[in-house]
Amino acid sequence: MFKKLPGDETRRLVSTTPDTAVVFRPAVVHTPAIIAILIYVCRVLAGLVRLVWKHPIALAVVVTPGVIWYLYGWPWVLALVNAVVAAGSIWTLFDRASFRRVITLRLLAFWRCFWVYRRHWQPVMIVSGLGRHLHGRDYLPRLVKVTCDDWADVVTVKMLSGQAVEDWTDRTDHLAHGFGATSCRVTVAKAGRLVLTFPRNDPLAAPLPSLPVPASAEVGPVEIGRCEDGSPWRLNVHGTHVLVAGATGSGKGSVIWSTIRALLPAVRAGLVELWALDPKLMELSYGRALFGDRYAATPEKCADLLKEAVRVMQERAARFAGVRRSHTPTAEDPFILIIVDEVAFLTAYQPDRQLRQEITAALATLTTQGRAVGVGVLAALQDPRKEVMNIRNLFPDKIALRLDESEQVDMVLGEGARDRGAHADLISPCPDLGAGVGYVRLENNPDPVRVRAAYVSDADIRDMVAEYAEWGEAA
Ligand SMILES: Nc1ncnc2c1ncn2[C@@H]1O[C@H](COP(=O)(O)OP(=O)(O)OP(=O)(O)O)[C@@H](O)[C@H]1O
Repeated sequence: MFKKLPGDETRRLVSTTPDTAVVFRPAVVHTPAIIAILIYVCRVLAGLVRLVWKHPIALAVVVTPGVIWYLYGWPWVLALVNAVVAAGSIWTLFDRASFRRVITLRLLAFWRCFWVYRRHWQPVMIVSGLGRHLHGRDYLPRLVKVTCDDWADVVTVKMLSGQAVEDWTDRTDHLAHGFGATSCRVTVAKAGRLVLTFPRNDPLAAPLPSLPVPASAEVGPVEIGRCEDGSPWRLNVHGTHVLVAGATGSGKGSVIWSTIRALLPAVRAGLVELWALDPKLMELSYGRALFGDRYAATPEKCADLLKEAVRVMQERAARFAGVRRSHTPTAEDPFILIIVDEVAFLTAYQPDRQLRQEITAALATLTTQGRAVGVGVLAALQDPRKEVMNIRNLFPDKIALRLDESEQVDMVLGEGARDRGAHADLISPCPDLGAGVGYVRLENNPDPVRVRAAYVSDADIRDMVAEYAEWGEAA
């Protein structure tokens, strides 16, 4: 009777006498050789059709020389190869970028699809738990296509039916290391399809020197560093509020100073005012001449400056009511950027309870009502816990630099940010490798973007003061 049971049925066997061994021999059905051969031939034919359908150009590149050789002899093949190389060289000479886009990156994608992804697909999927090996068959997510851009491989995947996006975001480490990349980012392309991004090289690996001060007055998004795809990192401070969180030495200063640097021409043009709150008396004091009398270091003066900002904000709100709904910086109503270094000194560590409450209330008022009337807050802090900064959710844009714990990433960037690839807790503590590196999640984009702020050195700040401060170095 046991001989007739198929594989899984053995699990249901119960032996009432434990010392009695149950001997099980699965039924073996012999497939006739002709059927096995037919199945293999069908598979090979289907594979060939798929190959022609999916890679016609690559196939043509391989097959055409063979056919020419066969029909006309090898000198013609040599002539063809020479002609192709000459055409490619001329193309590169005249338009390197389009040659790279149309030829180099496509060949690279073809090669990496074959050599990296297809070759390792089955073991990586099975070991990471994203695929299953059941009853002798592999059930794997489908590798749909691989494309390459200048810095990363972009792999489109069809998930197995019943899989959730979290199944993939939980395994980004397995995927990254399985395919020889340092990280993996998961985004949803459409229902059932994901796009995995594997960086090939890291444009943020080396520190970036300070960027040149813009030639013209800019109040819109200002360039303060570089994104991981090599494009400029533009931070918007007008019309929003920005919170920068990072452990000590993570490079918060470089975000603040790069922003100040990019706004200097607009400050000179009278379109922007920089107000600085520097309770640590360290970061901003170095360039305090840039802030004129809008600089405060003691908690009392910080509270006064914030109250003054609230007053200006309310006065503008009363004037703008019913006339305009958004702010355009002008000499009469410049954009006011309130920069707060280590905001927790004022909202949590301040022993005077009354002062602490006044400051928190002023910051909450500014962050809830300020952006429409041209008052923005750029605040930095080390510890993002709610007890330390209970108004952190009032900042629409957040930047997470190196953080001490993985839980802090979602505290700063919002639920699910770490799962989506914002590994701010894994950023190197070595300043050359990790200072100024972080992740941003902007109001209109749920996917975190890895960025690095340019480093504004003390000498740069001195130069900025000498050139842009109203009172120059004398202040
Ligand atoms: N963008 C950057 N690129 C390279 N190195 C940087 C960058 N920013 C900062 N550093 C280096 O890291 C050190 C610490 O930076 P910084 O003082 O800005 O950190 P922080 O986050 O403000 O720290 P703290 O909270 O203790 O003030 C700097 O002295 C500098 O050497």
